[in-house]
Amino acid sequence: MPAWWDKISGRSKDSETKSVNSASVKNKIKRVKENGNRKENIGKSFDEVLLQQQSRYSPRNSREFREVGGNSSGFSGFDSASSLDRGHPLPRPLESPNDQQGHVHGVGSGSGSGSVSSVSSSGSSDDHAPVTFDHAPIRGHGENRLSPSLRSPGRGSRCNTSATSPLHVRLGAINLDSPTGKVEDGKSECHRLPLPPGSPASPSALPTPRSPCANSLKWRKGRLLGRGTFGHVYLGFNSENGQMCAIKEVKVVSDDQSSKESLKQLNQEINLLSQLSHANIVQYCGSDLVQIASCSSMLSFKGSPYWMAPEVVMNTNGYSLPVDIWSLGCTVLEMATSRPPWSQYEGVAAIFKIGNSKDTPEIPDHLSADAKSFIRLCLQREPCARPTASQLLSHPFVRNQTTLRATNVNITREAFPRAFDGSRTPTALELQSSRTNNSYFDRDNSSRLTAPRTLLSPRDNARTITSLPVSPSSSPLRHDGGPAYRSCFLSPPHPYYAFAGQSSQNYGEHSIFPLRPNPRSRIDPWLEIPQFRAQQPVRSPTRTML
Ligand SMILES: Nc1ncnc2c1ncn2[C@@H]1O[C@H](COP(=O)(O)OP(=O)(O)OP(=O)(O)O)[C@@H](O)[C@H]1O
Repeated sequence: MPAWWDKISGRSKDSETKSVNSASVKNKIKRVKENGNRKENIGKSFDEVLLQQQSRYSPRNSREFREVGGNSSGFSGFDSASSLDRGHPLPRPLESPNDQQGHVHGVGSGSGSGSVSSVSSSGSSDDHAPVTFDHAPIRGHGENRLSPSLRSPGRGSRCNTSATSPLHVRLGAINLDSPTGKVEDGKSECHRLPLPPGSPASPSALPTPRSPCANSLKWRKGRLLGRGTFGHVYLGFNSENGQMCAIKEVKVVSDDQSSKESLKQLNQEINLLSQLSHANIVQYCGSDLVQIASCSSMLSFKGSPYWMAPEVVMNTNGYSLPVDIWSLGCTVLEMATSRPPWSQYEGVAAIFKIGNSKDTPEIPDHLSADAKSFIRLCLQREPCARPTASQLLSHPFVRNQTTLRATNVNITREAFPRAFDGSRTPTALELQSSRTNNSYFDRDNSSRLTAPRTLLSPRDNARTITSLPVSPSSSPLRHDGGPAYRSCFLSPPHPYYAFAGQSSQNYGEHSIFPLRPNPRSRIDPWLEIPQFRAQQPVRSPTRTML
């Protein structure tokens, strides 16, 4: 059975009665009553509604409802035929980088029941990411079939599909005697499900992206019903009308090959299901794709204070990827100064400063114009003003690093003179090994300083070496000569020492400040003016998760 295929297919006697007597007064009265019940549900919690429904309906219906969790039955206690919304086929994953972490939700509904299966796709690892659902109208079933001539203008572009798509009912029973297909109150309408994406008859294969917020407010994800190959199926609850459904959520990443394959198969199944209408087949309602990287906002207040973006602290409208750009700016600044921004403030004071002031972190003058520009771009209070990661990759501060790699090899040779055999640079493994043996810093045991003679290609060397300057713990201000300095896992020394012609033997001595400028330091992208000022060692702020 395909993954998109819903499991609920049973109909209660009530639903069968409605199908046979769709135009009867009795049926209309029942629908009005059930709609009234849904209104009662509005504003109630999910569990409250479940309890209410289970106690209200007959023992048979209550049992059937509970069996939904047992993967075998339908939502007989709920009349899906009065579903208010409509669905649409699963859209294609968007290609923009911002869409790489989106959710795709497909929603289906069981005929004669409140079952909805949904598909979602996402690159997010967060199973509780905001979920949006586009709930399709429930298709008429049994004798209550629609005339092909019945149409409604629909709501929005996705609804404007050709006449070849299946027809569905909105708001209650269809009056088959009416040429318009509308019920007497004039509020109900029928419309067609949109065609699958890519269909030649569909004028708009890709639906207009929508804000997930409205839908996610309407649809609430309930407990997990089961897991399939492609995704998880949850109980769904429409907080506006009280309707229950089954929602399948599938996560995909747009640039992931297996996700693309999953999405392709899901679209095929959606295509098939959207054309099926049978009393024993759970009805597909629709699907939705949800934009996580670009649209969703996180609301949790988590982070390490000094690196937290203002919007995380303020946390009014949520936040998204730009918070990482802010943190990157903080980290780069920390690499240059050995301290993150606002480190002069204690935790809560720093958070207050970040969130409530209009200040931006101070950027030292001695940094190069490129470095200053890079940091300034990252540390803009307005999230939208910050560049994306890919834009930053084109920044001269990053681009110029590439040309410096070869030079860095030489710099590192000077920084690690005792670990070199004269012809090559040490590997990361060698460096760690020598540190693990505590021999690299052991001035009294020079016989243990010889590194293994495993040769690396120049490219490997460059990759290894260029990673060295980024370690914050290699900062001169962090080497206090104490026991921690001699621990096994310290980062390699900062190349600034090499600029000043210092050897590793001097690392533990603060007397090396101020460092003597070295002409070679001009090539460093960090520094505009190769001047070093003596600084007092400071205690580095601790990164604490709130
Ligand atoms: N409409 C539904 N009502 C109640 N439970 C459902 C419904 N649809 C699916 N489930 C539950 O969710 C589970 C997963 O369903 P899904 O359709 O994703 O996968 P599957 O068809 O069981 O397996 P596969 O994806 O490998 O074909 C089912 O086994 C079932 O337990």
